[in-house]
Amino acid sequence: MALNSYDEWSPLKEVVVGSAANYTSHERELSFDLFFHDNIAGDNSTRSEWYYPRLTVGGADEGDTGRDGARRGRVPIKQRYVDELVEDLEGIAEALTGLGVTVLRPMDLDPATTDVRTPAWSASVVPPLNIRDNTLILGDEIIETPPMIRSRYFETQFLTPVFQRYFVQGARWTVMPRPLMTDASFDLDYARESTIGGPTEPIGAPSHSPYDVGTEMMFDGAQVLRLGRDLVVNVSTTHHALACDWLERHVGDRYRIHRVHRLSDSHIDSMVLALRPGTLLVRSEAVAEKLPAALRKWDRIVAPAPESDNFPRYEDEDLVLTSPFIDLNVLSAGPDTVLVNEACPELARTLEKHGFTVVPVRHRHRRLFGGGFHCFTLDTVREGGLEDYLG
Ligand SMILES: N[C@@H](Cc1ccc(O)cc1)C(=O)O
Ligand SMILES: NC(=[NH2+])NCCC[C@H](N)C(=O)O
Repeated sequence: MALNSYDEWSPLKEVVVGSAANYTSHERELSFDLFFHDNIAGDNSTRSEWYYPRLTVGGADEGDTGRDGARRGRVPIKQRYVDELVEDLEGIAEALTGLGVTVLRPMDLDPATTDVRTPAWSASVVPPLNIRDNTLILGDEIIETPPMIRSRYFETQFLTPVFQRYFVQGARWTVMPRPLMTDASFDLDYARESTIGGPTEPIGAPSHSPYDVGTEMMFDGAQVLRLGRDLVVNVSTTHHALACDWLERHVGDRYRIHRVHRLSDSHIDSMVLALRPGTLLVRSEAVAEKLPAALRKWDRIVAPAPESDNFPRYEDEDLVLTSPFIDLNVLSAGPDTVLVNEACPELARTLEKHGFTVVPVRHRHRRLFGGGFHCFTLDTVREGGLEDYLG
């Protein structure tokens, strides 16, 4: 089928489901620490100290601490969690197939590949799991976005067979400018403004590189909420602002872009999701204040507050990457059908009360691997078109 994905809810025909094969570790280095640093976690009702276990015990086994006292090096991930994640991903793919959706997969990470390397740096590689992040599908166009984490620099290459196929069938295929991504490329002030903690405080001191060019464009597809011809784009840093300028120049004649200022640190999809025209799923009522006026008129379903016992218990050395709100990161298979984590019966009941059919799917380690069903998928073919839902 030809690439056609303009919104988050219309009947889903084809989807890519991420791969976790050969996930072994996270590398603690400047770009990783900055990305997972949490400044904004919603309003007072959703901010909480129990988000992330404090890093009393560091998991890093190499390099240990940098000169700034920040942890450095590879934090191993237990094989059991990776195996369970691979199993859950199969379950997600099967659930989607069962709904009549064609499921595509990226290439797996080859275990012999250990690092990514550019002229300026190298970092350990991670598999193409949260594939929502590094690609933005806008209608008939694939846009590979400029990564914020070094380990993920070439992640979209695992999707090349998928993208090539859509290209042959007529899709546009664009790669946004790639950052040199030295330490000097990052806006460190953002992380130093404030923090509610997060898995990675404190942020390291930057090193000098012959490739320093100053602040660069960095941005993830997951910062965009797609509503037909309207795009809501979360902009929190100078990196995002540059990328949004690029997006406006590139697609501004086809789409209306609404910038929202610091709705979240980066990704928008654990703050607000569009479930059907006229209905949003939000983390809290306060989200509405930041939304464009036309979208504030839509109904809002506030996700029930997560309880800590929804999650597996982890050890101090297991790095927890997401907030407990990650389960509101659902995937719509259609305007009335939603994939919901089976660990969240309260969310399922809330959605059912609003007339949705809920498909419960198992996904245990979303907090360790940074994503729910929306993050792990890339919806490439849906029925909807370039429509005006806000008019
Ligand atoms: N603070 C970020 C951290 C994060 C981003 C992406 C992830 O996959 C996981 C965590 C969030 O709110 O978006
Ligand atoms: N597309 C994604 N990877 N989204 C993940 C967002 C997770 C968000 N930081 C949270 O903790 O809730």
